[in-house]
Amino acid sequence: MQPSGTPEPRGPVDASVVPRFAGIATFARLPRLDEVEKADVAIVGVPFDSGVSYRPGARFGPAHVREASRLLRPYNPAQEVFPFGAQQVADAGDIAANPFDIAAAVAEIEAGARELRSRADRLVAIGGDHTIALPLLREVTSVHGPVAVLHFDAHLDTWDTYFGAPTTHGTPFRRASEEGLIDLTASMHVGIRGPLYAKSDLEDDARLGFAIVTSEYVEEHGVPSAVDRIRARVGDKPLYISIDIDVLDPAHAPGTGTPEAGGLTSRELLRMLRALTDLRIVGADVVEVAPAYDHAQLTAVAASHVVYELLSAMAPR
Ligand SMILES: N=C(N)NCCCC(=O)O
Ligand SMILES: [Zn+2]
Ligand SMILES: [Zn+2]
Repeated sequence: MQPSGTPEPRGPVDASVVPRFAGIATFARLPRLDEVEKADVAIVGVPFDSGVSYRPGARFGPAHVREASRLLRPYNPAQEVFPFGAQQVADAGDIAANPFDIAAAVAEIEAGARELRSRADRLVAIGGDHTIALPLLREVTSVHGPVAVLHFDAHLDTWDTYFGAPTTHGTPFRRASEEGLIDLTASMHVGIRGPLYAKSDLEDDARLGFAIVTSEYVEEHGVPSAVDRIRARVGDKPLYISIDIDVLDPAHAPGTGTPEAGGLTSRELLRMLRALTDLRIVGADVVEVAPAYDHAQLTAVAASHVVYELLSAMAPR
């Protein structure tokens, strides 16, 4: 229910009036942020990929996910909610981040997020490579203090440096932990798998504050058990959700820069997100969609549904 006097949220363009393939793509054909007075949630693109260690191209992720999001519909039966009706969601466009200077880009992303948050209570960012989680966490923790980080990924992303560089897509959560941005008792990776550099990577990771639900655990014990572990770990802490699309198996999400075999299905990931409805989500990102390696919008469709489930979980009821 909207408080009296508050206008009804402005929703997506009606696909029964204007065909969904017509018009310029905002996420889910939602209004732009400058078309609404204030938003409960703003979707923002962060087209930055200068932090990648392997295949580049996630800078084109935001536009690709928006394009694939045209088919989303207003009612989400899985969460029994109208994600664009229960709250005002708007598309804030993209943050301009310097592609030649990672430190400058990270500062621009944090400043951009801060400026947007004066017009929107919460942000859902579409990357971009995983580097962008660091400035987004800096911004969100400047308001909420240390947050529980629920991180869906094939990779730990708590490594130290690459070629001497401290700020890359493989290191955001080590930097965040060192800076005191994450709640060390409530943070968790989900979907981890594949080769590491050393056994000590896991010891470092635990020391930096993360528990782990591996991809194999999900297969062995099922989604409900994984969800129980997530909910027990996160509790009622302010929660930041960071979703690297490579948490999905390459069969479900080929369009990404560092694919690893043996991942989650999109069905498993969506089911997990649907179980997070009543948690205190303060912000989120969906990163690492790289369209050059995508086929038939597989990865972008998956990412658009992931964003849709996040928005549904954030909707008041
Ligand atoms: N954040 C992502 N997607 N990947 C990190 C991979 C780091 C590495 O090259 O070992
Ligand atoms: Zn990853
Ligand atoms: Zn990652």
